[in-house]
Amino acid sequence: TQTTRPQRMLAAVQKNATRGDPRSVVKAIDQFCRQKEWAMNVGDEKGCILDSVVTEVNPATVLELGTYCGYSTVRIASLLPPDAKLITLEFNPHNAAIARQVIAWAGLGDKIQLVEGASGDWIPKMKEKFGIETFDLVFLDHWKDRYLPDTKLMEECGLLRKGSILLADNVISPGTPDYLEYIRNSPRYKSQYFRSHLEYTKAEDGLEKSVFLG
Ligand SMILES: O=C(NCCc1nnc(-c2ccc3[nH]cnc3c2)[nH]1)c1cc(-c2ccc(F)cc2)cc(O)c1O
Ligand SMILES: [Mg+2]
Repeated sequence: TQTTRPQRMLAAVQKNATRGDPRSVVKAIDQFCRQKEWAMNVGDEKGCILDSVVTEVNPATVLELGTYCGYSTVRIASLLPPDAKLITLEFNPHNAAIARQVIAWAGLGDKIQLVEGASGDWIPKMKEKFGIETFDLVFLDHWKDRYLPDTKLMEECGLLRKGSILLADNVISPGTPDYLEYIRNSPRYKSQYFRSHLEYTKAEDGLEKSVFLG
């Protein structure tokens, strides 16, 4: 029976990456996507911008919306301080199953909580289910039409504090126009655009970094 692209990506990780070495997992996925099959990971170019934001924020609590196969999950978690917590939300059970194995291969299982389900259902439960007060960093990389409603939901649920950082992928390609319009015009955020390219291509894309002002 035919394998799926996430299954082929996992096979590439298990073949080419060293167990317990997150950077080799990231490298194996980037190689697979450049040489074999494109896939919607944040990728190596935008990944470097992600790395610099994570290092600068040095977050104790991180929420990632949109795990996919766990590429950015591993990339972020490999840079976190010892007791930091990363919660990542994936909607598609098959992708979640692959991501769990990628995360395990990287040896980062104890830093990462992968939750399966819809952001709209889980965001209101973050405090009670995971003992989270507020998130220091949120990486938005899920369905592009969910960025705005979920940002408003995080505000309403008191999950953002003065200084919380939102980092949004794909604000140009595929694009999140309603989110950009809101976040760039809201007096409650200070935003900055990091111009880059759609993963593994020459098309324009970028990351929007926004600080919640409270
Ligand atoms: O759709 C994307 N990413 C979303 C995956 C996801 N993984 N999990 C979710 C989730 C998680 C909880 C949710 N709760 C409610 N919806 C949810 C959706 N969404 C995506 C697409 C592209 C892309 C660009 C150009 C093209 F020609 C085709 C594709 C590039 C990217 O970098 C992406 O991130
Ligand atoms: Mg993305």
